[in-house]
Amino acid sequence: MSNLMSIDGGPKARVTVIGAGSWGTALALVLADSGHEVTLWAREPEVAAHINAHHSNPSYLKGCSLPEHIRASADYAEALADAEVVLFATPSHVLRTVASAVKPLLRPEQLIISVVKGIENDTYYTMTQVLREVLGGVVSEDQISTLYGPSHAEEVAARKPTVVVVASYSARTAKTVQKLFTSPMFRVYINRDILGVEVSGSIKNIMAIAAGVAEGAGFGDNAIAALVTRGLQEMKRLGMRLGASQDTFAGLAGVGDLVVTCTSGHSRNRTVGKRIGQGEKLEDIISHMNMVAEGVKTTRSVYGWAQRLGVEMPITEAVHAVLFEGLNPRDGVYRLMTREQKEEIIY
Ligand SMILES: NC(=O)c1ccc[n+]([C@@H]2O[C@H](COP(=O)([O-])OP(=O)(O)OC[C@H]3O[C@@H](n4cnc5c(N)ncnc54)[C@H](O)[C@@H]3O)[C@@H](O)[C@H]2O)c1
Ligand SMILES: O=P(O)(O)OC[C@H](O)CO
Repeated sequence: MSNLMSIDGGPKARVTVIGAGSWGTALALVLADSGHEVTLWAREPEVAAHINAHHSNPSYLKGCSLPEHIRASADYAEALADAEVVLFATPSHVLRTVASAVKPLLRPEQLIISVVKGIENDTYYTMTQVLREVLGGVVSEDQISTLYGPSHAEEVAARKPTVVVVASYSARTAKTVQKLFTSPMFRVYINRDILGVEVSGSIKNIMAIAAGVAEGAGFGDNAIAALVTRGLQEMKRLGMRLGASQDTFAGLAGVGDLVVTCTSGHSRNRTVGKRIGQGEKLEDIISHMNMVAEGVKTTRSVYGWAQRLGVEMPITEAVHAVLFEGLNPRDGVYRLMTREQKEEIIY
């Protein structure tokens, strides 16, 4: 277990954020505002150089000034040299590769935090499960936690009130991470159900694509409300089949993140869906985006996972058909509307 005296006994910790995208940068700002020493690892050397010279990251977080004591580096060894806490903020499909690359530089006493939302293709692992597997032998699972919830980077960076959850394999680690992040504009609850937090906070991106498609296709608020509500049932059905707690789906990583992602203009997943609903092709949208819309890859994972487990996930199936099987978005909605008649709650 960590002996993070700088967190437990004093105001400052040394945190390295791996990934200087919009979320990694916004969280670096939250931590730096609280006086922690933050180093941002950026994949692109020019992004690191810009952060050091201009204290901003316009490639990923436009219009935001960063505290001057945030340092950036494109070199893993330099970025991780003194870290007590290592926070992964990469896209989900590269987390395994990035974690493998930094593993030789990690130490057993470091705390590891994932803020990555997604389910790995083929393994159907959550992101802390990926970290547990890759970092095993160096870092114990008790050192690993995840921070999820309704939290668009743009609002966090503007220091607008945001409330999230931390979940960990260890109650003590969760408490330490809660303390690390808590500030007047960033409130952190603890949730003991790490699987439920990661499953719900990842599947909501599929529902956000669906909500975007509905909007882009010209449907109204009734359709969005229906997708949010039935999407929540779907998230719950898969999550509870896997052993997650029902209450988690009513919490911040569940309905909280589902609502914000399905309705916010900041959401990349909703935006991808909206453009598809307006007739654009997925490949054209993705090839011109420098930011990640996790729901696209997570749709593949969750579709396969649900099939394997025999869990009914009609919205996920419809999104999969629209994204990858060439189904017209309007036909996708028609398919959902004309399913066999059902009871709302299956007991
Ligand atoms: N942006 C948000 O508001 C937000 C909020 C909560 C959670 N998240 C989650 O955080 C994670 C990161 O999202 P983001 O918004 O910061 O992404 P982003 O699209 O803004 O940035 C992606 C980052 O990953 C890096 N990257 C891309 N390919 C890489 C590779 N092969 N190896 C290493 N790094 C690579 C990019 O250089 C960039 O720094 C995602 O899982 C996302 O769902 C994002
Ligand atoms: O912009 P999105 O769609 O990736 O959503 C970002 C966050 O997950 C919202 O909580």
